[in-house]
Amino acid sequence: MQLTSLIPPQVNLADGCFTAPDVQHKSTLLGSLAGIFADHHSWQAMPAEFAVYSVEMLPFALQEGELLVGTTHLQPGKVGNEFFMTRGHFHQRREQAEFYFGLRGSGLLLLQHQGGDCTLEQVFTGSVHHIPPFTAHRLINTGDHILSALAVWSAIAGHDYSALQPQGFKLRIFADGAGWRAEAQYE
Ligand SMILES: O=P(O)(O)OC[C@H]1O[C@H](O)[C@H](O)[C@@H](O)[C@@H]1O
Repeated sequence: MQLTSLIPPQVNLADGCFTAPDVQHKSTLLGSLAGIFADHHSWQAMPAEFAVYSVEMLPFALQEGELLVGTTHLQPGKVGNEFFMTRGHFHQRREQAEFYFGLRGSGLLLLQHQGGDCTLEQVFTGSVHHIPPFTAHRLINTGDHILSALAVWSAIAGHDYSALQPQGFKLRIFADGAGWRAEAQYE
């Protein structure tokens, strides 16, 4: 019997870019993030077509037991004084956890637990983040360079963007000198 070996998909751990036949790409444009940033006027004055972040992922079936892997690339920048961030979400299947791995850039992972408690974790090259069950999550780029984080999550997790509406996440992250400060929006 002749044994052969396959070349698997590859991910460049320096930037999170995948090399594989059917990598899926999705960009999120500034114009689609209505109501996400605090400063509505600044948001409106910015180019709606600007891609704030993009996600690339390997194509796996959305079935029970399967895992997904992908990278989020979040641009540096601000709307008013508030750093660029992902929309953020709970999983539709709340009990499903997720892992993030910081690859490049620097930022924060905002975790908001179902009871309302919030945690901020620093994201940097090599950081490992466990997103527990029942926890909404959002990436925030507080640096000057692109922030890329690899994620591994359950294919059946799904996204629930509406659960935090109309209030949104409790914490907002604003520029403060050369750093950042968190502001609570509600109790
Ligand atoms: O879905 P968003 O909140 O816009 O975040 C963008 C992406 O972030 C991570 O990579 C998640 O694993 C993806 O499932 C998610 O789509």
